[in-house]
Amino acid sequence: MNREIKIPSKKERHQLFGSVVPGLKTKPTEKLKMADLQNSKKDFLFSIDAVGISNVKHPVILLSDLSPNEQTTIANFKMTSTISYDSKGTNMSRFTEQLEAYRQNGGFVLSLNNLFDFTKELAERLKQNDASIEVTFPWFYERKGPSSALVGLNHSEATLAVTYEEGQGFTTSAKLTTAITTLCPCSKEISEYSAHNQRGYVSMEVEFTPDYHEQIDWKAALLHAAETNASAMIHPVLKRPDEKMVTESAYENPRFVEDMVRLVAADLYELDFIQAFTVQCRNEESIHLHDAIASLSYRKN
Ligand SMILES: Nc1nc2c(ncn2[C@@H]2O[C@H](COP(=O)(O)OP(=O)(O)OP(=O)(O)O)[C@@H](O)[C@H]2O)c(=O)[nH]1
Repeated sequence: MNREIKIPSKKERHQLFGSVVPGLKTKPTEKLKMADLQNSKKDFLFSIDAVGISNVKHPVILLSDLSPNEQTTIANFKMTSTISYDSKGTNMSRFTEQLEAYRQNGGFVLSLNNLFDFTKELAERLKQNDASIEVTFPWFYERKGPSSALVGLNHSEATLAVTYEEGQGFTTSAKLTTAITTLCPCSKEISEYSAHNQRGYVSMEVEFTPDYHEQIDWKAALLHAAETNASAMIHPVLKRPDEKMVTESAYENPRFVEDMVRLVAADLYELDFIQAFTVQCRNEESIHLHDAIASLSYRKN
């Protein structure tokens, strides 16, 4: 049986747990009279390549060629700028202030043009010559069972990164990591029956050509490159006829990690809006505790 308790008032409870009466306060409470340490100017020895905030979760609006064509997703923001050797610190509050300005102006639409505007305005707000932003988010899209056509939602992890430098303009990169099935060609070759297969993760990091425009959905193009080269695609809803097709597709299209990165690279090579790319594949091996990995990078002339 529980002990009967006489709960003291909230103030008494706080005192019981260590709260004390505020002491004499002598420091200014008005912003203009407060010390502004971060804006001190002195020789602080080194310039800093990147200072700012990371792991900022924020809702964003995402447009997509695949259904749903518009979605709200939760992005993870990293925002930085350089600071010179003669500045003590950055103005941390201005990063989230800038994010809030976009939220209040109809929501943060995660387009490249919007990121360009955001990054340039961020540099201006920070009174720096440059700013960088990296946004990582799950992108959701419908996927149909190959026979039943039953629909469910899949997702891949996407990242967009933009750097603005006064006088230089913008540099951009994008990354997509998507899950696939791979079936081991060696296992298929040597075994009387079956072959081990596993969930693999294909990551594609790309640099766009200068004339890239967002009429082409880069996410959908990269997803296509990864999935159409896999042993089989991953599906949220599968009935028996679907499962039979997916299983047989994997057996008909065996892939090593090396095969995956080379085949995906060939697709990215053919995409005119991509200037350079790195492809990685990581197979979570079902017959080992370790993963099998491969990666390659290529820059087009
Ligand atoms: N530069 C810097 N600031 C930090 C850090 N950690 C916390 N902060 C705090 O971030 C707070 C807000 O920074 P600021 O944006 O410079 O605040 P402010 O000077 O009132 O804002 P402005 O009016 O925009 O100049 C400061 O009170 C800092 O103490 C840090 O590692 N570096």
